[in-house]
Order: sequence, then C-alpha cells, then structure tokens
Amino acid sequence: MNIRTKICGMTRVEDAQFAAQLGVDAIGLIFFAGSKRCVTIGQAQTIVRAIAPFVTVVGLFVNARADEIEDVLAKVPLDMLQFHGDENAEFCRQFQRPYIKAVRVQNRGDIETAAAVYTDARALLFDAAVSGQYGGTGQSFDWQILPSTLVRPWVLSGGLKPENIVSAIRQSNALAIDVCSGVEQAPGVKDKQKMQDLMSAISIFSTRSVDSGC
Ligand SMILES: O=C(O)c1ccccc1N[C@@H]1O[C@H](COP(=O)(O)O)[C@@H](O)[C@H]1O
Repeated sequence: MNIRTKICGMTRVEDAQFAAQLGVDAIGLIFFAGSKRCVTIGQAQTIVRAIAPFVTVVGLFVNARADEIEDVLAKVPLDMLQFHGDENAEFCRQFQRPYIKAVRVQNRGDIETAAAVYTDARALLFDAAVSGQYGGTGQSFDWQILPSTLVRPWVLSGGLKPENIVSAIRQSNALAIDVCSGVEQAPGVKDKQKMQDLMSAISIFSTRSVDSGC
C-alpha cells in the first residue's frame, strides 16, 4: 500500500519543489481570498512552471463564481479542482476537470449524503467541521466515524501532521491524505523538516520495492 499524498496551500516555489522531491503525489494551490494561503494567478503560474511533470496540481476554491474559476483555468494548467465550500454537484462538474469535494464531517450521515450526491467526484475529502471556517484549520475529527467501506474514493484531511499521521491512517484506513497547516512554519510557508517528517512517517506503509534484481 502506498499512501497518496497531497500537500496543500503552496505559496512558494521552493516549498512546492521540495515537496515534489520528497515524492508527494499532488500539491494544492488555494484561490480563495479568505485564506492566508491564497495565491495570485501569477504566483500559481510560477509554481506550476517550476515543478516536475507528473505531480498533480490541484486548484482549491471556496464558493467561487464559475467565471472566476474559468478565468483561473484559462491561465493556470490545473489538473484537478478541489471544492471546499458549499458548491453543489452540478456546479462542481461543469469545468471538464476531475474534482474533489470537501465534506466537513460532523457525523456519519454527512459522509453518506455526500457519497450519494457527488456521484461523479474523483474523490470526497473528509475534513473537520469548524464553525465559521471552511478549512485549513489544523483541527482533526473523530477518524473512527469513517465507515469501514465506502463506495467512493476518499481523502483524509484535517489537522494531519507528522506526529499523528500514522495513527490517523491506521484508525481510518485512508489510502490518500491531504495536509496543509500541519507542515507549516507560518500560514503559507511550509517547513521542510515537517514535510520530510511527514513523508518519512508514511513510508512505513509503503510497499514500493527498490530491489534491483531481475
Ligand atoms: O488552507 C486553507 O487556508 C484553506 C482555506 C479554506 C478552505 C480549505 C483550506 N485548506 C484545506 O483544508 C484542509 C485541512 O487543512 P489542515 O491540514 O487542517 O490545515 C486541507 O484539505 C486543505 O487543503
């Protein structure tokens, strides 16, 4: 089992490049003015140009207008969209891009409802529910609330950090994680050591072999 990993809220080229070198599967760029990690189109273009191909670039939006998202898509080559607000399925599916829908989890019903509604989402992303905030809170939720089987691919998120990631994966059986504030030294400024510690911690789940034998 290899844990698919996204590190979100990149604002600096050096952080995105370092994450890519560590082997993350995806980086997230936040286009939401309410976030301390919000990037301009110019910043996003610079980051995307600087990272290696085959690292998925995810654009995160919160209740943006469709024309705002189209404008970003016309200028920044995003591979995937992440909707972290109150967007409905019809809205999410209009952009001809795979999308992730964030669900702020309070109870198991939230998960079941989202799975029934966002039927074409590439994945659901389960985050903590914090009153008045959409995400990036550093808060986790009760991982044991997650059902043992779920028909849709899903991503574990919310308050994940090097210190709790192994326990989070063990308790939730997550195959994919999204980490933002837990690997920062300040909002939008990633911490190299924390990113390294995170990737090192999840490497215990890796089944990738470096055996060069034929
Ligand atoms: O990070 C933000 O500023 C943010 C703002 C608004 C919506 C989502 C945001 N980030 C996403 O929130 C989750 C959890 O973040 P954290 O690890 O608890 O800090 C994650 O998916 C981020 O992509």
